[in-house]
Amino acid sequence: MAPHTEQLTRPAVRLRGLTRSFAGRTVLEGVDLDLPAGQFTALLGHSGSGKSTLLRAIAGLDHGVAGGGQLTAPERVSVVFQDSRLLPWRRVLDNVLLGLDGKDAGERGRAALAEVGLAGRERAWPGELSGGEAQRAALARSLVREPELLLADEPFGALDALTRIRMHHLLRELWTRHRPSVLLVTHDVDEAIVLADRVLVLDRGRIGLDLTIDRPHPRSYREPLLGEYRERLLAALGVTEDHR
Ligand SMILES: Nc1ncnc2c1ncn2[C@@H]1O[C@H](COP(=O)(O)OP(=O)(O)OP(=O)(O)O)[C@@H](O)[C@H]1O
Repeated sequence: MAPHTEQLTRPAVRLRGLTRSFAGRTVLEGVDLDLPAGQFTALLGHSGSGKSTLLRAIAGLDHGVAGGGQLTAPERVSVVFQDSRLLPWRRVLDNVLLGLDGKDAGERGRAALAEVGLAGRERAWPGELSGGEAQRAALARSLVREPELLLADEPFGALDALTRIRMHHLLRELWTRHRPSVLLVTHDVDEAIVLADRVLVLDRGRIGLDLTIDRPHPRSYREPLLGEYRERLLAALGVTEDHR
């Protein structure tokens, strides 16, 4: 489906004044964030900067933030994590269908598995899948729920470099076809630039940089024009020549 302009201007997520502390230490300090419907956004930040905390708050998984800000988010939200979180005692298709009902659920599950390249693996056990295949299954489990918002917390962080590149293509392809709003947490600057149309940098409890990546897709890591975005993001992350 082609994106409609009005779809892009209506925020899917609206967050105001989110503050989160753990044991007296403030991790997020009054974060404001709008994610337009259908936008692919990446969230970068150093380890411990609060990326997962922010994602969990948007997902409604953090009960400790109650009263700490205002959040509007869509009804159908799917989350993918670094590990697939497949239940080992259920076959792949049964994992994808977990909690779904309706007489066409099985068919939708199979279609989602085919879409991520796992046709024929429906009856496999999670333990029989490679790391990349398990993450494909996790994406299928998210997709089948037709999320308006897909939250992904370093979904490719545990994969080898070649698998990661293939997964990048897959995620972008799925996004193009289904157009959920995406918030992708990553600490990989290149992953953020190649995949996202907007990159946020979380720094000292706030969104320190909000950068639009105005380049056509598919993007390649080798594209020289992406270098200027990389420089700006590395500078926002405080990575200087001495660190490289
Ligand atoms: N449930 C919790 N209890 C106590 N401290 C927590 C909890 N969750 C997060 N923190 C702390 O909040 C800070 C931010 O953690 P968070 O996991 O959000 O960072 P992150 O940017 O996602 O890091 P990484 O890139 O390493 O995953 C860390 O210092 C962490 O120890």
